[in-house]
Amino acid sequence: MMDRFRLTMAQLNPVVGDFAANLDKARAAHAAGREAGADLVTLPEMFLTGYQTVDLGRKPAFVADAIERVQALARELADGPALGIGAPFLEGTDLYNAYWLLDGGEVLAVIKKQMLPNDSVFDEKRVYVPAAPQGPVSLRGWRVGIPICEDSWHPGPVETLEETGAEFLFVPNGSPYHRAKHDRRMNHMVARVVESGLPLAYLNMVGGQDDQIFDGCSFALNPHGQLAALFPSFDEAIRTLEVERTPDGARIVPAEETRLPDDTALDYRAMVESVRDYWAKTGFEKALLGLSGGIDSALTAAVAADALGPENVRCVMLPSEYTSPHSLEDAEVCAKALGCRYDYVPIDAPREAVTQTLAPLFNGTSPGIAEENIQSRLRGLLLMALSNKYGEMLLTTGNKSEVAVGYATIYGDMSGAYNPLKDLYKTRVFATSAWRNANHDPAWMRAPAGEVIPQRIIDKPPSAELRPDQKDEDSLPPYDVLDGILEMLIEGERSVEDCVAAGYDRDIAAKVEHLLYIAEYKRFQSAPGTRLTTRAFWLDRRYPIVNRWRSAGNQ
Ligand SMILES: Nc1ncnc2c1ncn2[C@@H]1O[C@H](COP(=O)(O)OP(=O)(O)OC[C@H]2O[C@@H]([n+]3cccc(C(=O)O)c3)[C@H](O)[C@@H]2O)[C@@H](O)[C@H]1O
Ligand SMILES: Nc1ncnc2c1ncn2[C@@H]1O[C@H](COP(=O)(O)OP(=O)(O)OP(=O)(O)O)[C@@H](O)[C@H]1O
Ligand SMILES: NC(=O)CC[C@H](N)C(=O)O
Repeated sequence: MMDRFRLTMAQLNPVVGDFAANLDKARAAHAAGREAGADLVTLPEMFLTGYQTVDLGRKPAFVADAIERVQALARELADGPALGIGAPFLEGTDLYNAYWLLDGGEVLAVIKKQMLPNDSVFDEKRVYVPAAPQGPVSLRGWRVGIPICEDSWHPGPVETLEETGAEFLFVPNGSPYHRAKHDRRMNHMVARVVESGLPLAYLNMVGGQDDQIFDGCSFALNPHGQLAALFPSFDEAIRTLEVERTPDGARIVPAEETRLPDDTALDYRAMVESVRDYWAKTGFEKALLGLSGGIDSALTAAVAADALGPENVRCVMLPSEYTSPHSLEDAEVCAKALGCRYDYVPIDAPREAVTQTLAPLFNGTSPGIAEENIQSRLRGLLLMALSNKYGEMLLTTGNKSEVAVGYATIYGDMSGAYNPLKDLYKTRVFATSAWRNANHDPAWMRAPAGEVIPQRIIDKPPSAELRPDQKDEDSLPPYDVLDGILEMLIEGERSVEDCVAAGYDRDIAAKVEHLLYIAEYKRFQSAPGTRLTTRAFWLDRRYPIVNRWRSAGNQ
């Protein structure tokens, strides 16, 4: 019996529905594992199909195609290490989220997921059937316990594996990023190794899928919770771990550890990678955005230039009569510092044409929001014309504070394909911009280092510049107050009364709650964006559009 087991873990980036490309990555990982003398090469949860497939994963032809391909892969990989790959499994009409072990030209085992996550961004109970408890798999003289992702977040499945003789645990995951997620995973996994006394290797995927971004950060733990390996965040990596038998049981030989960046750095990277993958995986190379001289569009431009390369990002200033000279200067300096193309497209003439066209209908009314929003909608129209002409996908720029209270124009500045700032509160937009000016990693940032967001943009009071001397604070509470209340209402699901108890003004908190609820229709029609928190708009927080309930009582 061998006293050493070599486990190659492939932290890779699949594409949902691209079986051929995912299989090519699986073959390359298998070859790398063979080179490293591996006994088992592992890929993440549902790697063959990509993750999450949502309702696509329920389509019979999709399931049949995936199963045929994994069976063909088993026949193809007759030599070398065993291969573990996540793919669906069908038993009669019961569909499982499964992990296939292929060895010696055959399917050695199919492990089925028991605990189906059904909260936050997950709806797995809609798609899969939960499996019964299972024991470990015998592979190359070792007893390997394989709980699939959520299975390892609960004590039961690992307890069964330990009681039925597992020597170590390998956990394949599709675990999407949110702030502080690594600590959360670590807490669950440390609990499992302490309870079971077994070492554990945790493999996550990387890459963006719509709103979700998988951050990798795979790791290994020994029984008392000592870290034995930590893979990089967000980068693909294939590394081999050694498990050895000792008088005290199996242990993972300590291997390379990568330093984990701080929250601001991880959030920024999450936004960059989700833009990069959204573009690449939908077949686009180029992007454009309206660059106003304000901080939201400046940070969005930096994210896009880092993700796609500055040569692929067009920044367009579309001034109106209310655009200040410093906005014009700041936008140009920002675009130049990022190395992006800068276009100048005044909207006065089309605005005048629209005003004249509407004059007979608007006759006798006073100018207000309708007239102001025409500027925003003309910008959307002109930016989408450029998008159609040059195949550049439009970025939209609203931060989480604005998206929460509906401080944006529907079919205007809300036009766009993807919004990297959608889950980033305005107070964090300032901090993240300052962070980007002070930090640069050429390994994944394609725009230059240095002050790419002019300090004046960070320092000045935010303004939509839709009327003379407009400031965001004319309509909204100061952003530190607004964000504090929003975090309580959204992340904390607290009431106006709770906000008052925390020191906020009752009228302001009630107004913010009202704005949050009446803006649901805008969010329903808004672009997807990078998920950074556990309460991102769309899947984490699903509210009705028509809703008259207010926590402080209905008016
Ligand atoms: N429940 C509902 N379901 C479906 N649609 C609903 C609706 N309630 C209103 N609506 C529709 O929505 C319209 C009102 O929404 P909308 O047209 O967006 O207009 P509105 O929200 O009134 O105005 C946009 C606000 O965003 C601010 N802002 C901030 C930052 C940047 C920008 C910018 O544009 O650059 C704008 C701007 O100063 C203003 O306060 C109504 O006229 C109605 O058609
Ligand atoms: N003059 C402009 N030229 C180009 N785009 C504009 C202009 N004004 C507004 N926009 C677009 O509309 C978006 C919404 O404007 P908004 O004022 O909310 O954001 P911002 O100007 O980037 O930041 P801030 O709110 O801090 O001023 C901008 O991010 C930008 O994409
Ligand atoms: N794919 C899963 O089972 C993921 C659920 C798990 N709780 C996570 O987010 O890591």
